[in-house]
Amino acid sequence: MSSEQILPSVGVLGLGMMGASLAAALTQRGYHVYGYDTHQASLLEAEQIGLIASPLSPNATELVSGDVFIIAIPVLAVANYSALIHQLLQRGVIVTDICSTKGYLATLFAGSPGSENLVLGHPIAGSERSGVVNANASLFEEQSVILTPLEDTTAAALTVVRKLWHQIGAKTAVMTVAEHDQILAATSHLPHFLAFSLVDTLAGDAQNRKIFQYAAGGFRDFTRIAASDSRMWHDIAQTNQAALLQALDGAIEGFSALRAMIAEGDSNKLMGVLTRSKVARDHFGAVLQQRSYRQYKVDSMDFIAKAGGRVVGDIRVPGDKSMSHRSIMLGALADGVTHVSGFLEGEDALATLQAFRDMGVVIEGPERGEVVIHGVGIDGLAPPPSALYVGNSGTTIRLLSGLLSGQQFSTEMSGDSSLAKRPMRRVTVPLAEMGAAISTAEDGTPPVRIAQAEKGLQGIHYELPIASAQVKSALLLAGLYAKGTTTVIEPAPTRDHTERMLRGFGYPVETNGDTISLVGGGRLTACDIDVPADISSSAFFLVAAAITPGSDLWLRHVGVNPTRIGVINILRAMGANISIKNERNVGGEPVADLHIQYAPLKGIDIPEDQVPLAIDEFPVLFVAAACAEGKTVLTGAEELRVKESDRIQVMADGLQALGVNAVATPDGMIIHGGAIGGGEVVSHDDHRIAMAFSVASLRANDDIVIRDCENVATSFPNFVELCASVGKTIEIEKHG
Ligand SMILES: O=C(O)C1=C[C@@H](OP(=O)(O)O)[C@@H](O)[C@H](O)C1
Ligand SMILES: C=C(OP(=O)(O)O)C(=O)O
Repeated sequence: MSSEQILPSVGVLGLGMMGASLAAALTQRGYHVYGYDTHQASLLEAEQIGLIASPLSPNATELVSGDVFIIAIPVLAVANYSALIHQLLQRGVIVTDICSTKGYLATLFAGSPGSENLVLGHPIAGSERSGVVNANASLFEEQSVILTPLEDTTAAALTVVRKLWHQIGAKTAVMTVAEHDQILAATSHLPHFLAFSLVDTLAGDAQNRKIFQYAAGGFRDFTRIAASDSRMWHDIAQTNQAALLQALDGAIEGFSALRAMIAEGDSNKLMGVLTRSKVARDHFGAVLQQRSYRQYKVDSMDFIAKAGGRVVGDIRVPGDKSMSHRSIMLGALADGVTHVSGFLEGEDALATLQAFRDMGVVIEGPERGEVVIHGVGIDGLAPPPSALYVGNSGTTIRLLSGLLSGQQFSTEMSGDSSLAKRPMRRVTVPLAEMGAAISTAEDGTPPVRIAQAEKGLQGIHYELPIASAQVKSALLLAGLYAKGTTTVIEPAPTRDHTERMLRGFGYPVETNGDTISLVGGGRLTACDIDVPADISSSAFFLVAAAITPGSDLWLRHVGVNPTRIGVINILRAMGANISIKNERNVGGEPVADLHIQYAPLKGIDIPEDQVPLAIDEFPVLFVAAACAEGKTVLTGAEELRVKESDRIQVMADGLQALGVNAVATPDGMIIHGGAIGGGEVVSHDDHRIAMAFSVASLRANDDIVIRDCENVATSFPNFVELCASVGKTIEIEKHG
């Protein structure tokens, strides 16, 4: 390389499809590329169509220190060139490769003179096609390349190879040779050999003509890779033998188990394999496609809530989050099969669902809100293979803290950065009193670790220091496993879905004023659950209609449990025109249609007894207050400071940024209604903050940009679409 500004020259050894594609991409980016291939026609063709600048001489004398030599031939053939490669390394040429196994090359060259210039690599890209004719200059764009530097590889050499890949649009990651070979054996080598074997077996069948004639899309998809380059795959099998054998043994074990399930007609076990693998494929499919998935959060998303709009229509918001969580938990512990409809397919409820799948429960769906849970019985959960990841969901981690305290195995639960800050002692302290072996991080936050309770759990009589349905529910769920009676006394009524649903599953729960108790040791019987629309999600639309002149909206099949209707009570006290129609009882829960028409709002002092009944609705109620005439005062709501964000501070900051007179107090807020301006606010990864400011834009005089809105999917996956359907526009801006 003659000067730092000038790109290094590159020599490519092997002009098969992969080498030729790489040569083409580098040539396009301005590299001077020399090529070499024993197959003269390929070399000529590559030169003629401009994939390479010229052929590389046998001793590669064109390449000088700092230039790059890329090995792109089947891995076992590399030994034929080892003299040349040793020479290049000693000359200071940086040598890299694109072979699929790394261990073999590492043994050939590690520790030899010049090996500090060796940067082994492997692009996770390819095609079943071969040869120069199939060269594709964009093959590596957006693809990952694994680099496996050796112990003595210099940082400078690594940087040169990294840059080279980045310049042709690929992303690089670094791992050890052993790690690479192990991972690739499972994710790449095994599926290829399964495809080779399947096609070979079927082709050898006497009926092969018919079989291939009627082979459908599934066969095509599964066997596409069986047409891959034979020499290359031969070499992979020889050079990654141990890891490949391990992967094959795992697969053979899986086949044998599956064979037994089919032979025995074990429908439950079979459904377990099918549902678990579907979920895993969907999950990893999202990762593979670089889409956002909570556990592997790659995309962040901003909302641009356009100023103005209106709210007219007739809609049903997604299912109640609290009930969706509980339907999975109790369905899993029940004897028999529970059918759930109206299930919320939001990230939080899905985290609960996944946790139970991880503990061996067979769960079909969700499919358009339908879930079928094959209950394992109160004592049928199995230890999960690893720590449970519960994302953003406080309800999951707290309720499961209780439920898992009663199991005969250890578990650990952790979540995202928001959940990692939330207080857990409120559940772990009383659970420890019941005998649970439960612990948290030093500051009382997740991860929560639970070991088997040595002497089992003992019922307690516990006065809740805070009004919290999550704490109450955690204790009741632990109480199912406790000796004797577990009694919880509430300082104020909180949502009672756990009690109602337990009764629906045939488990006696006694409620006497503020005192709730149950006796451990009973069993649950499967039942059908119809989850109504979530009043907490409806709240965004109730406020939207309440603050926008001309609006007229129906919200259908909403859960109107008296412990949840604080938002209706508060809005009505502010002057909102809300009617509750068609009240009915659905599986022990009151349900109704809500009709709301615009009416001017006035500020009020929010009665403290309404706080637990509207605990999740305050972000959007603050928006209602900002649009009301006069002053609204909230007190007694310090709990808001420990939700997905500090909802008092975050809302006060956001409202102030939009020009609203909002002052945070230790336990609430004072808001003077007035004009709302446009501007930028931050959701702090809190779904309800993001949606509340989206609603505020209906009355804003300019657009509101809301940062970090990806967590809206935790409770309300189709929020933006439903807004659009009633006349409120929100644009989405994604960031990688
Ligand atoms: O039990 C439940 O399903 C919930 C209880 C409430 O939490 P707290 O118990 O912490 O008040 C609520 O904020 C949360 O969204 C759901
Ligand atoms: C507080 C909430 O949920 P969780 O505690 O389950 O995270 C909420 O949905 O507003």
